[in-house]
Amino acid sequence: MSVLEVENLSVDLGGRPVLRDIELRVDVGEFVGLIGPNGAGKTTLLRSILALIRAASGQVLVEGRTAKPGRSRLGYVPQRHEFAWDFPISVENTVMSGRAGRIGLFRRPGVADWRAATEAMERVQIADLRTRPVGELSGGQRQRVLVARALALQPSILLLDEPFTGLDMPTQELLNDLFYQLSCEDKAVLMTTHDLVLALESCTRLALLNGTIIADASPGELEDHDVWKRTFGVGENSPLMKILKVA
Ligand SMILES: Nc1ncnc2c1ncn2[C@@H]1O[C@H](COP(=O)(O)OP(=O)(O)OP(=O)(O)O)[C@@H](O)[C@H]1O
Repeated sequence: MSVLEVENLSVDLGGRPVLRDIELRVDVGEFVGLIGPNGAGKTTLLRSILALIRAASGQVLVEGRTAKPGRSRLGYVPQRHEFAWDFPISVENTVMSGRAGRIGLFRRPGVADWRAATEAMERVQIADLRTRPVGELSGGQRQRVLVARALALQPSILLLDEPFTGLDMPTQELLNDLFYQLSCEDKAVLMTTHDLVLALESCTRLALLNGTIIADASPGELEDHDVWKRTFGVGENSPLMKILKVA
């Protein structure tokens, strides 16, 4: 079943076309890597899926319905620098804020909300940090908080924007294993990353993006170097091609 359907989506920003005719479906059980160079439109696509950006044309369906900010079961992990870390709030309340759309305005979290938040913190191994102010955390701990905040919503699909940037190897492995496991648990994962080695190894499917989707297939099926060259605008001698030959 498709959790996410992006149909014929085009987006303009600042009067310029950024995305054109995007067609992308993500099914339950898939771990999809969204790959492309800087400025390709990866974040714009995630924000369009979240309905935070208005499309010029096309539509986004989540579980068969038009995506609505805060309403759809979309767990979003933004790039770490986009979050207001100096806001005086504890880890557990930050994680709980991921459920705000479900809890509703002016309501206090109930037992089920605290259970979901606690499970989310346990999955990324930050339960011991729950009372700490988020501003005191390291970069890797902050990344885990953002993942727990997205998981607290109990999403059907997780949207991850560069989740591995600046992380040490053990934290990368922990999160990468978790994302893979989530895709095996009736969820779907869509992740942007510049880590091609990791994406080639871990993702079940890769969508190559540069303004539009240039190729969309399993890593094993993306043997045609031309699609990679077109996506990244590089030649045969690029280090990127060496990674592909080894992989
Ligand atoms: N608010 C905005 N107004 C105008 N143009 C924008 C805006 N936000 C992004 N853009 C432009 O849209 C294009 C796509 O940006 P986006 O951040 O989606 O790329 P990206 O693939 O996520 O890049 P990176 O890998 O560097 O994070 C870029 O050319 C960027 O300058």
